[in-house]
Amino acid sequence: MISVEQALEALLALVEPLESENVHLRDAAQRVLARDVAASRTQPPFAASSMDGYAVRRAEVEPDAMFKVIGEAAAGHRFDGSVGAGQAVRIFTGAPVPEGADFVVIQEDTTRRGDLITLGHKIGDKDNIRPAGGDFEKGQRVDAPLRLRPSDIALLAAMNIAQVPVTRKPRVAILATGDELAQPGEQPGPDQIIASNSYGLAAMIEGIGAEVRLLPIARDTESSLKQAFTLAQGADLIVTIGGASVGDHDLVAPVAAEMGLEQSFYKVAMRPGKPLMAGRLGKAAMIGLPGNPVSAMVCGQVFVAPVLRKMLGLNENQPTAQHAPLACALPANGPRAHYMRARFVDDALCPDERQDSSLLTVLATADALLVRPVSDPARKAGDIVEYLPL
Ligand SMILES: Nc1nc2c(c(=O)[nH]1)N[C@H]1C(S)=C(S)[C@@H](COP(=O)(O)OP(=O)(O)OC[C@H]3O[C@@H](n4cnc5c(N)ncnc54)[C@H](O)[C@@H]3O)O[C@H]1N2
Ligand code: MOO
Repeated sequence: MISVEQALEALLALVEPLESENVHLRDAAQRVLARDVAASRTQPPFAASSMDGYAVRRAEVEPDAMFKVIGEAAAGHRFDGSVGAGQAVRIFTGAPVPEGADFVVIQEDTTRRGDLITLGHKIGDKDNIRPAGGDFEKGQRVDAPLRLRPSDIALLAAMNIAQVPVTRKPRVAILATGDELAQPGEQPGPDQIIASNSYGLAAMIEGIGAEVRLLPIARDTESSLKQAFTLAQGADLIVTIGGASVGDHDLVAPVAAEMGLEQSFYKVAMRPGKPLMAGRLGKAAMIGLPGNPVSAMVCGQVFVAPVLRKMLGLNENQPTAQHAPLACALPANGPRAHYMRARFVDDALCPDERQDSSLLTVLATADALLVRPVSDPARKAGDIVEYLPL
């Protein structure tokens, strides 16, 4: 059995970053910027007023000074003339500051009678002008790779980048296997359960930014599995669920081998998730997840997610471990890394007493996977441990 780290390395070696495509800004949220882009304009493109008021010459600003209002500048409509001595231009937020003016007195500090304004007594030093290029200059770059958040989308829009180069979404086919599985919403037979893993994994995988094709459930026969694998054609990554262990009905490995799987590894020293399998099947990478629901979801987070992040061109494709104190003592760990479902009690992590890999209620109410390395010695409350947030 190989270690989690070796498995992750072998998995990452199976895939490369995908090519890029251009999408409209409206479709770019949460996509990964594939190459650096440069602002195609300066923002603001002109010195702009940040307040509603009067544009004047700073040198003339003093208590009780009077100015003649000679025109108006509004957002989108500049004043074409120039502001001379004793003159003011009525100005609104976002309007270009007219030539000659270098100060905006806010309207609350003025009194207006006809064309004349008189300043009040307490005019501060603040000029209320946003300089041209104060936000960004033409040519300023946004560096790739970058997962585009709403604030990035706003910035790209302001830079007038309407078409955004993003990494193509990985196409992932999810293939659940087992005679015992029925789809959510169906009436399961007496010996059946609902296929939960495919739905949890699809949500996880789509959340990372891939496109998911949920294949029909393959039954525990070679022909059904082969047919399902055929339906996975065109996928960049095939994720199978179940049928990975050593039972008579665990057919994923032999059928995949028959279909040309170049196996990279089988079995990882971890709990849950031991019977993990990976390799290349034609043009696709394949990850065979164990069927137990918690095992499938934990392996999704520990292995599938980093693989997808690499395909998306992201640099930080390893899971980022965090640290917290333990809330209780733990016995020494054995020869497999243990990803324990745990909850925060105040700021300390407390693993659930029930760690069976079938318990979705425990996973769903957990805050973190507490990671116990291979042969980790016994720990006492307060010891600092590693965890992956859920
Ligand atoms: N003799 C041994 N038996 C088992 C071993 C072993 O080493 N020796 N390993 C155990 C471990 S650990 C795991 S994990 C499971 C993995 O088995 P498979 O990957 O072959 O999964 P299945 O047998 O198909 O299913 C296991 C369990 O999960 C349920 N399941 C399967 N698919 C789904 C799904 N899509 N949604 C919800 N639940 C699913 C299935 O009904 C089973 O209850 O093997 C142990 N056995
Ligand atoms: O590895 Mo199994 O995933 O322990 O239940």
